[in-house]
Amino acid sequence: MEVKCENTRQKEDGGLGWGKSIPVPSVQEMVRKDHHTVPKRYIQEYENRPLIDSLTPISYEIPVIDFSLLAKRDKDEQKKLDSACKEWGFFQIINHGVGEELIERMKDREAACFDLPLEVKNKYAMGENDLQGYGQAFVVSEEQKLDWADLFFLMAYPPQYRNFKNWPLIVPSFRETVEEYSTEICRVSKEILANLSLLMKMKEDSLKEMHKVMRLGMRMNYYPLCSKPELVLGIGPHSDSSSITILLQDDDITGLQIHHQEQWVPVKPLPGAFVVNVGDALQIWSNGVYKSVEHRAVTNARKARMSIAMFLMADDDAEIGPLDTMLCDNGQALYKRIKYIDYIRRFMDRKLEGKIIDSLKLQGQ
Ligand SMILES: O=C(O)CCC(=O)C(=O)O
Ligand SMILES: [Fe+2]
Repeated sequence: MEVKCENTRQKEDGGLGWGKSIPVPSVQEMVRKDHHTVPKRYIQEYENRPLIDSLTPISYEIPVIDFSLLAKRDKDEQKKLDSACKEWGFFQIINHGVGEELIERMKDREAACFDLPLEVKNKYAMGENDLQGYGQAFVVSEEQKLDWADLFFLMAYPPQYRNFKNWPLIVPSFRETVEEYSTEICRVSKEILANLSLLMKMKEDSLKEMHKVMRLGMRMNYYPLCSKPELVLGIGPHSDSSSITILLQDDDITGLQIHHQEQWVPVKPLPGAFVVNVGDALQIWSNGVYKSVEHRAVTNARKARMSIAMFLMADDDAEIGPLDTMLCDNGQALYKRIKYIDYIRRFMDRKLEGKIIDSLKLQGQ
């Protein structure tokens, strides 16, 4: 049975100019009406299906970093950060100072956004040529496989970048909560950038210089339960186009998996912690030393899962290219240089799949 639940689009946009995505049905609505059927467009090709029941060795756990020690520039903790970015591209941070109450409030407001009736959510749908608002991203053809998820993408920081036209302001205190939350994520991000700059043998504020406005794109993900989780993906394998991403996930459901040593390793939530990952821009600046690792999200048959990804993005005109301090011993750069805005456009205008960063590798690498 085909259930029709199209996201209607707003006509005017005044958008980011990053690209667009073909409108698709709301999965949440589809599942609300019929939670047994998994339409063909969502069924992954055999080789991409998640093997839900195949156990990955439990010994694989991503590193945990104590943020309060990084804030004191603790050398041992910096070393842990360095190897986490080299070997995993992912780590969790604890003692980050973001209040538990604020985190719970943010999760609760996210849930309230997705709880709105479809016709209300559609008032905030992505514009025809824009990626801000309610809908789905990276859908470029009617044939491609779709993610088992709905999302809101909003520019959350700095304040002048907020385009309230696409914000579900009907949700009480949503705006205030995002304002508070994004200010905190900005603080945490600055501290991580400072530590990374030192590790990359630069001045503490060197990476910050590429982020004059500390732009944060916020993607709220909603993965409805799925009666056949072994056939679908909540979000397909991809790396992030950000400098770093700070992810908040549900405490009680494992969904995120990262590609590590040829396996998909689940990231077990650590209550109160954030998952941080290296994005493509940092991989390029570090000349490939820090890894922007592919990750994906799987679904389950019991419960919907939510997450909030905050993407720290370089300034549009920032140069993304290997930094002088990170060149190979023979002075070699492994990637071409590109302006960040050109990278983002290249990234957004395609199916989210694998690592677009590879297209910037210099010949012979
Ligand atoms: O929901 C997750 O765990 C992953 C989300 C993600 O990778 C993204 O939004 O880029
Ligand atoms: Fe991601």
